[in-house]
Amino acid sequence: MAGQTLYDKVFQDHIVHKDESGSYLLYIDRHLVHEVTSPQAFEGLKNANRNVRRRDCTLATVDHNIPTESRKNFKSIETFIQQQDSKLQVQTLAENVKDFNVPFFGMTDDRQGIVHIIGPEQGFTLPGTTVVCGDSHTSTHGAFGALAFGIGTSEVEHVLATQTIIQAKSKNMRIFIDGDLSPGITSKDLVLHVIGVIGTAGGTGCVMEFQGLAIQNLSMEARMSICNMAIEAGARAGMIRPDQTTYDYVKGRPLAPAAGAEWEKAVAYWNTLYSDDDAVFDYDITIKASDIIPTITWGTSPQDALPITGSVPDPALVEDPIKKSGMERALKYMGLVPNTKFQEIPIDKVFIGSCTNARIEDLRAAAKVVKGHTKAANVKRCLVVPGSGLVKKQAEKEGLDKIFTNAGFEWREAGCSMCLGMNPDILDPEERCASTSNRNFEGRQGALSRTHLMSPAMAAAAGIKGYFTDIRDFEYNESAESIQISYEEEDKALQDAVYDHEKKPLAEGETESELEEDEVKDIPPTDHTVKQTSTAEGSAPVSSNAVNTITAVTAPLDRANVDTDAIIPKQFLKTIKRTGLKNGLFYESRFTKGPDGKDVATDFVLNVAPYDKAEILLVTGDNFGCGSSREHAPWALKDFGIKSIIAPSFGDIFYNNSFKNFLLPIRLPQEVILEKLYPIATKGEQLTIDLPNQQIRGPSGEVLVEHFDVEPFRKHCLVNGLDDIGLTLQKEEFIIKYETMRKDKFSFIEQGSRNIVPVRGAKKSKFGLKTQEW
Ligand SMILES: CC(C)[C@H](C(=O)O)[C@@H](O)C(=O)O
Ligand code: SF4
Repeated sequence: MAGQTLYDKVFQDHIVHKDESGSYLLYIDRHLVHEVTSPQAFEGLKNANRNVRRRDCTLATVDHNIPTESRKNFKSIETFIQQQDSKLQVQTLAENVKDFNVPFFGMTDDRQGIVHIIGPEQGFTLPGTTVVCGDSHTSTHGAFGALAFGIGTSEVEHVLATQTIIQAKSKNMRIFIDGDLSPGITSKDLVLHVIGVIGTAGGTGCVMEFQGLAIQNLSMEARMSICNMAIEAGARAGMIRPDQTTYDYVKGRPLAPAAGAEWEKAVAYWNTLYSDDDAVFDYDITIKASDIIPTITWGTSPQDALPITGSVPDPALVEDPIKKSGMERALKYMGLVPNTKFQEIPIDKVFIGSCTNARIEDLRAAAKVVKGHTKAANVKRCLVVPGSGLVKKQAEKEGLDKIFTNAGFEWREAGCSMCLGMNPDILDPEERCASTSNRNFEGRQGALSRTHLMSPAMAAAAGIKGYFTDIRDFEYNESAESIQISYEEEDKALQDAVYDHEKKPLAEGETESELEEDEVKDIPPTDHTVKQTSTAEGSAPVSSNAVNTITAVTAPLDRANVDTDAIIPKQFLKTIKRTGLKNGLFYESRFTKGPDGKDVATDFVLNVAPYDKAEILLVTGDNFGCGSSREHAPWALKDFGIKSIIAPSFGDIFYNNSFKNFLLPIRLPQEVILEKLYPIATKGEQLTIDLPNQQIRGPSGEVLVEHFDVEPFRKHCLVNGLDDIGLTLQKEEFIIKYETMRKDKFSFIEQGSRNIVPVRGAKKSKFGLKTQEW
């Protein structure tokens, strides 16, 4: 038997049950929760009278919606957050964690921060664990050798209720970086380069393992930036084998295994987590480290990445018509002229932040560049947004905040901020931003905003120079004092932080292990039949949603890499319901602003008869639904009336989310789409999708597609309109069996978020902020 990959091993160790159909039930060790993708999940639990199965495996925080201005005068969410819909989402999470007693870092807790920063920071993220979150950048945690991936809201509900997830096995892909990085080249350059080479659909259907000397030599924080962006390469997850660097980072974190026997046991297990020499990878890609130089993006997809020494590409040199028109569209949007040298392009704003690059090392790298300089006159604003309250504290201890503010940069509070601008931090239309975030999609940082992705040092240099700059040519201000870097202090701060928060007192006579037992008892007893709830907002899917045969007008969409930000832009994510998203569907394409500021419909295909009544969407380009995990994308499509989407390929999370919402995604080769289906769609005629027979027929009943693939379990759920939480709870005996084994074999991860307990009554923390009030 061939050896196993790192992914195979971690996957294997989490199997609770395998169905005859080949789908797996995997145990989830760590569940991170944020305010955008959880309201409907908690509502679903409430409607179905279900509980959170493992509060100790769950950790919640607020990050996307919160303003990043100083919280010195913070009194309440009510008065602090001005945007009503943002406020509602943040308040809803605060209420839900209270109702379900879930560990939570709220706005007055100095441990609050971007969900992918706080997990590792607290030692909640551990090697060999399964980590999920209703957020695509959960891939970040794979840097620890965890199997970490983004999920949609229905799956958030599933994990909360069952602590498991239904999964098919992904393929294995290796990205081997040959050699070491040249001086001054960062992990951000590396990952942008990789995405530039393999494309945003390159990793679709795969778990991607990064290997090679360059990876081994990187710090944990740099590794996190790489795995963070594995999702931008389309991968289900990114992974790096754990090693001494990993252990050194994890050891002593508040939620890491305790020093001594448990730590030793953990390390002994973690040392087994690597790809065997004879492991078989389905795809194997080698990239020469010496080819990687400072890299930036020029277009509206992370794959539009090129060396800073280059120029804006010229569509005239591209032959493939779909690629050519995509490039023309991107350049028009970005306001760029082909062949302009990158280093001659001026910028308007700088954003240093996001779950890719807002850790302490990122801020140190940016501060090193900024030190002793002043923001260029043509640059309007430079925002520096630490990834967490603790990163902020640490940076302040090192004086980094002063370096930034002395240079005219703004020093903010922790959050996602301008990475996607769900809070007030956005670009104005047509402003150009040097950004350390991970997505440069149209409208991502504000309507008509223009985002260029790059490393923290490069973004900082652009802020100083006013133009994109090759960091290798940048003149550091050597005369300025060197930056104080104190790793020991950082570790100390992180360790102390947890003790600032009171432990929940045990009831009289209650012991820790009794608490655990209670959690098992919390599971609803035996009524595991599929709940026939109404289709009311927020309720679990019901059998009236069953999909069989769809005969309908089919709207053709000639685009590739349609990201979920384009399907449903961020302003529509602030809802706490699953319904009412119809008008947000393809909003930026379907509407433009009239002179009175009102929406005016464009000639986008779904606005034009007969396609305004289409129930099938036929996409000619690759990679539909890539990017974010927002389940709002299938919700909006369903709300519009779309029941099935046919495309050459789909983003993994979107594909999954669609099934959960009884929206049927069908993968077909591009030539079949173009030759057989497209001519019918463009005539406005009807196609018939026959799910039971897995066939597609034309208007006169002629068979156009003899067979399309759909996994048996998914088909079963669709045809019967089944709620898979109910189905999973029928397997509870297997979950309990797994948990019993886990307690023993993996005792070192049992602590979970147990040390983080809700604080009743506010108390001053040593950082001068109040801890969360309940
Ligand atoms: C809001 C959330 C669903 C989304 C994601 O999944 O990535 C966000 O974090 C993003 O970066 O677009
Ligand atoms: S990508 Fe941006 S918006 Fe998404 S979690 Fe990371 S920082 Fe937040």
